[in-house]
Amino acid sequence: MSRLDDGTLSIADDAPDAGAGSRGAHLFLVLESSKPLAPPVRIALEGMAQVVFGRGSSRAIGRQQIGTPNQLSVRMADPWLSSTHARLTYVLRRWVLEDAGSKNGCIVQGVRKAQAQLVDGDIIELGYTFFIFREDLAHEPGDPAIFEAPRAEGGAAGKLSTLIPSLERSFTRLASVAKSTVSVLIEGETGTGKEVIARNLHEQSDRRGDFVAINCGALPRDLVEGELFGYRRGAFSGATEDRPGLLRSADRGTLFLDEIGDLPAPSQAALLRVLQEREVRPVGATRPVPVDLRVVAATHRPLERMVENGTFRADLFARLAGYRIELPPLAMRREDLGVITGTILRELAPERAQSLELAPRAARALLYYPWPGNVRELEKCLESALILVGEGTRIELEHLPGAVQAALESTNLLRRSSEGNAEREKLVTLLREHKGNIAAVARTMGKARMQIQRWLKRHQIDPESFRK
Ligand SMILES: Nc1ncnc2c1ncn2[C@@H]1O[C@H](COP(=O)(O)OP(=O)(O)OP(=O)(O)O)[C@@H](O)[C@H]1O
Repeated sequence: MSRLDDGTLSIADDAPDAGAGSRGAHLFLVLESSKPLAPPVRIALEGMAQVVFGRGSSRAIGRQQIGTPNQLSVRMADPWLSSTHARLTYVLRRWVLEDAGSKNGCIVQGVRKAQAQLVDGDIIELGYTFFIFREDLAHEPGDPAIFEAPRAEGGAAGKLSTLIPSLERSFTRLASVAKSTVSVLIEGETGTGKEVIARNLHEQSDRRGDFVAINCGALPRDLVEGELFGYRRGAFSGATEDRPGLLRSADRGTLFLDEIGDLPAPSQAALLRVLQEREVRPVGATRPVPVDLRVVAATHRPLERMVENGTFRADLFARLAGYRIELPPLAMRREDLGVITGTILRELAPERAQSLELAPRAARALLYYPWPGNVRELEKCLESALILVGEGTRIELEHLPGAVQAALESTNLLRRSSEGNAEREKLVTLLREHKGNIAAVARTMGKARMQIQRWLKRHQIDPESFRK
């Protein structure tokens, strides 16, 4: 990034220390609706007194060298921003956003505000730019104070771009795990990108064999073992020829066992034997065949709980879970919505991605929609939007699926947001008071614990962050 006219330093040449603590407030520049491919940015607020937002000739984020110490300047080439648009100030241990007399105002959780005390997860709109505030995010002291998402490359590697420090660390660790033969268990809801991770592990592994993906839930129950381990001709009626089976086709490659929680009990035992002995015995064969497998398993089911209640073998679980990675649902990593949208647009429309833009209302809908189908649903949503846009370059709200549009019906959003904000602020206040003790919050509010847990999920509040 370039140096600003007023002497502010750029991202590249100014990265003050994030501070000593391992948790702290962060601001994410999630998405510029008029430039959805512009790289999103994470800003650590620790040690800062104030952030000043305004219009600049190009984007530049950095510490102010003159004037107030510990002041950060966020300049965007956004025509809807005023030259000094808003200030975010640390007052009495809270971050307060204040409109600095802007023409187009500041919107927090869908509501125009002259002043707002920010709470964890707040979505802030300044001009056409969307930010998310995180009050208490885990990070490492060595993390850069200002971090710009690396430009997504093509292929599976580009899909490992994230602004979330803990996820970034998990993804970085994958590179070294990939080179080993340790088995990997990937947990996450459907569509969160588990197969993307598995493919990435294979790509980074230098294993020369194939990547073979098996959906354990889709194997016909009575044919599981034949499909997996192969069979000899005549082993059963219909076995008219020798078949090597899926496991052997992954020899010297990577075996991706998707939906491993759906594997029937007898096949769990047989698979365990293969992993222990590193050999496969095809159905009807007298002698086993050696195999060199690297196993990556994935599940959307709570495998550990299945072990506890006896529906999944503990010894197989231990074999599979050499290294575990959990992919959060998209609604829990909204900070990455811009990163992921950029990757998807580049992949779906490589030639015209640079010229695409999102109408602010469309961007707002993407940010508020809960994405039950996770990244896959976002991908489908953008795919259909691009078809509807046709030769055009601007994705309008009307180009998005009805359910996504409904996240925004403006009056609804405004009403819901102000009610929702009150609910959320109350929760945050009580969590602070009770140091994250959900039972105590439930008692004070006269509600069931489960209800509080539902609200925490809805508002994406992590009670852990209050338990310091
Ligand atoms: N970070 C990302 N950026 C862009 N696209 C992504 C990302 N993560 C996942 N995708 C895309 O989302 C879709 C779903 O991903 P994937 O199949 O890996 O999910 P999954 O968790 O394995 O789903 P399931 O549990 O249903 O098998 C794929 O088309 C994938 O390319």
